Amino acid sequence: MPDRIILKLGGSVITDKERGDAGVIRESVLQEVARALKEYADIPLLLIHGAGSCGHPQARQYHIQSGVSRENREGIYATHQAVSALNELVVRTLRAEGIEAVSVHPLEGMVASGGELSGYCLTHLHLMIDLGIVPVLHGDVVMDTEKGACIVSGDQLVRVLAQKLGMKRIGLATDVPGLLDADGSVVRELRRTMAHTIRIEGSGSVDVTGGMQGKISELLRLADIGIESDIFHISRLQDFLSGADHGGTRILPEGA
Ligand SMILES: Nc1ncnc2c1ncn2[C@@H]1O[C@H](COP(=O)(O)OP(=O)(O)OP(=O)(O)O)[C@@H](O)[C@H]1O
Ligand SMILES: C=C(C)CCOP(=O)(O)O
Repeated sequence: MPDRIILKLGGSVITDKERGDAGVIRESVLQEVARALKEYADIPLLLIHGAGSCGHPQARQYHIQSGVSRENREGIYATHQAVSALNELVVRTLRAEGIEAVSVHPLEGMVASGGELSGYCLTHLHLMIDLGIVPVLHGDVVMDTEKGACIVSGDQLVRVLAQKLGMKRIGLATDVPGLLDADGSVVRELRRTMAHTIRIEGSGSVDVTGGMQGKISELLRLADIGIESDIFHISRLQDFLSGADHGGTRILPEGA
C-alpha cells in the first residue's frame, strides 16, 4: 500500500484571494487539480483546503479571532457558510472526475481551546481512507471553550491530522514556489534553528490565520515531532504526487 498523503490546497490557489470580498472560486484550477489527483487514485489521500476569499473576509468582518460572543455570533454562520460553499464545489469537482470525495466540516466535529484544536474524533477519517474515500476538510470556524469560537486554519488541520492519523507525506500547495528568502530564492530546506534568519510574513491578501508565517509555524511544530512536510507551487503538484523534486521548501526536523 503506498504511503498515505495529506495534501493542502491553499486558498490562494483555489480562490482569487486578492479580490478580497469577491469570493471568486478558480474553477479551472480545481478541475486541473482533480485531473492530476485522478492519475494518482491508488494513493490513500486526505485533502484539506484553505478559505482564501471564501472565509477570510467574513472572519475579519466579524472579528472572529478576537473571540465570539452573542454580539458577533452571526459571524459563525457567515464564515462557515462561505467556506462550506467552496468545499462543496471542491468536492463536486473531484467527484466529476471520478474521485470518491466526501466533505467533512471541522465545525461539526471539532472543538478548540484558546485557538488550538483540543477535542475531535478521527476514527471516521481512518475508516474513510481505508475504503478509498478522500475526506475533504477545510479551514473553518470552530467552537472554542475559551473564546466562544475561533478560526482553525487548514495549516493547523494539516499539523494535527498528520500527527494523529500517522500520515507519511504532507504537501502544501500554494501560490508561491515555496518559502522565499530576501532575494526571492526558494529556501530548499528549513529547520527551526534557521527559521529566524528568514523574513517570513503574512499573506499579501486578507488573511486572519497568518499567511506564510502561520503555515511555517505549524509545519515547524510538525518537524519538532519528527514529521517532514513540503511547500510547493500548485503547478508542481504532479511532481509532489510522484515523489519527484517539486522545487519548493522541505521543512525538516533539526537533525535530519
Ligand atoms: N518569505 C515568504 N515566502 C513566500 N511567501 C511569503 C513569504 N512571506 C509572506 N508570504 C506570503 O504568503 C502567501 C502564502 O500564504 P497564504 O496563507 O496566503 O497561502 P495559502 O495557504 O495558499 O492561503 P490560505 O491561507 O487562504 O489557505 C504568499 O502569497 C505571500 O504573499
Ligand atoms: C477563514 C477560514 C474560515 C479558514 C482559514 O483557513 P486557511 O485559509 O487555511 O488559513
